[in-house]
Amino acid sequence: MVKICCIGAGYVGGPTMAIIALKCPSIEVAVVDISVSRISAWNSDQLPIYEPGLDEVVKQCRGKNLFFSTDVEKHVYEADIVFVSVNTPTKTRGLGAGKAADLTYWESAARMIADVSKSDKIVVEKSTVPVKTAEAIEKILTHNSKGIKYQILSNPEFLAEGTAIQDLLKPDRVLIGGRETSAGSKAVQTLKEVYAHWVPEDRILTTNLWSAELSKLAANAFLAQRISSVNAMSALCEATGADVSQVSFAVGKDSRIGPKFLNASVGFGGSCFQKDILNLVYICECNGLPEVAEYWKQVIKINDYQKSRFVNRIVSSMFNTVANKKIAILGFAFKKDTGDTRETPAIDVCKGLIGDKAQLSIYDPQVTEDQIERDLSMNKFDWDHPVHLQPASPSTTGGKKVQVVWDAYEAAKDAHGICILTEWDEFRKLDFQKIYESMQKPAFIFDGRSIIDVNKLRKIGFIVYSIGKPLDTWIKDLPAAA
Ligand SMILES: NC(=O)C1=CN([C@@H]2O[C@H](COP(=O)(O)OP(=O)(O)OC[C@H]3O[C@@H](n4cnc5c(N)ncnc54)[C@H](O)[C@@H]3O)[C@@H](O)[C@H]2O)C=CC1
Ligand SMILES: O=C(O)[C@H]1O[C@H](OP(=O)(O)OP(=O)(O)OC[C@H]2O[C@@H](n3ccc(=O)[nH]c3=O)[C@H](O)[C@@H]2O)[C@H](O)[C@@H](O)[C@@H]1O
Repeated sequence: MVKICCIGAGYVGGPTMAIIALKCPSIEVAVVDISVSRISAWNSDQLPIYEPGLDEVVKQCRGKNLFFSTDVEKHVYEADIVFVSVNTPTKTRGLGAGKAADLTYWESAARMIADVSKSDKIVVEKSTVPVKTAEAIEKILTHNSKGIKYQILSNPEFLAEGTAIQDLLKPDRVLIGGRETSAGSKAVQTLKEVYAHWVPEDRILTTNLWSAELSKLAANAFLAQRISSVNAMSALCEATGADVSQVSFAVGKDSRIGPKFLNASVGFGGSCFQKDILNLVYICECNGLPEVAEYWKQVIKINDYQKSRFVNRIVSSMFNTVANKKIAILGFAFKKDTGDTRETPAIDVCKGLIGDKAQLSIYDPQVTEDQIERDLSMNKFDWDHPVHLQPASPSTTGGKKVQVVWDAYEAAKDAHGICILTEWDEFRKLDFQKIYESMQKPAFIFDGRSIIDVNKLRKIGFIVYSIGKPLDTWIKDLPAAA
């Protein structure tokens, strides 16, 4: 029986391996992690991540050919194929701080593989890494090889959170990069056969190592660039009376552009877009390409601008101060159908409002109070962030200014304004008449996700701001602050 071990039981390692186990009953899959609490959760009824459809898949395979364990070394030792799916965050100190990928976790995984292996192995980069990482890994492994042969493959993951299971079951493509040698091609073929259990052959692309590594960074950069492009348009729409949803629809009808990923928003979040673009920027700079670096930096700058613009709209609409005003925050996760808050725009928006002394009442169906408090008190690294988006001092964050509640109506009760920061389906179905009646007047609503019916809410009596939509007369006459 072929044995696979995946180092890193996170958002990628867990779901990806669960699907391999589901689709390949003849393969034994072990997912290992240094985090005891994460592994215990994977072995319990309360999985460590919320992802629609994941529970069923894990329940079906766990204990049969899918195992979660903290015995990292044992499973690596036994495996034929070792996936490495550890985190690769942005470096916060030292050379390249604020941009370069921090490969500490990757390197320690590679050194551990070298230490414990007694048989030849295929080592697969699943984490998103800088181009040429495979070369560094190869060096670590071969310098400690004790005669063991390793083949390094790059097999980046393209799943999106919230739709991970569907993305894994029906991927647009699976990308496998390897060395262009006979041993390299053999390793590529071995991994291809794993995916071929359920992915049509024409969707399994094979390239050289560097193309696979760079394609992942490029794909995320292109996706994020679309959002920054439409968000830049949203500012112009507000200035001119155009409606950004109509503009996106019309633009997306061009088959060369396509309709997906053109929703204007308060900004993109998630653990990867910003981190991967910063990494790309750093690689460009290191390769003597400052103009290319500058081009990609703009994607992040517009994203920061969009969050900052949103905060300014709120403060300026509410008589230029939100001090001691209750503001309901609906949604804290970086997108719907996930409890993940990494780099969520909600952090920057909440910090901006707290910086202006607002009282926040936050509701998200999947994010815990602990997580929200941690996020709002953590010092995020501040790459080129506008001053007011930088972390507020610890005295202005913390418990007193923030209340976390378990109901949208409770959050909105007695509030002066509501901000919608995540597009949870349940927010579309709220009884806004009831909410309006429970709020202070004038009652404001700021929609950062374009999910509300602007005209209907204006009829109820709300003063409405929805990103990229024609402005309420109340707001139109105010100076555009951003
Ligand atoms: N989150 C996402 O949707 C996607 C993430 N990626 C990439 O996949 C990689 C992993 O991302 P996530 O799963 O979100 O990260 P994560 O933080 O959820 O999971 C990583 C796990 O690796 C474990 N780990 C770190 N060092 C270890 C070691 N030496 N031995 C054993 N376990 C170790 C950590 O304890 C953690 O549980 C990153 O490079 C990310 O850029 C790629 C596509 C999608
Ligand atoms: O490398 C990764 O981590 C992954 O990053 C993204 O996936 P993810 O971040 O999970 O979610 P997305 O659906 O891409 O959304 C990212 C952010 O962009 C925002 N977004 C998305 C689409 C859109 O039209 N407008 C918009 O503001 C979302 O609300 C969210 O905050 C990519 O879509 C995946 O292909 C990739 O594998």
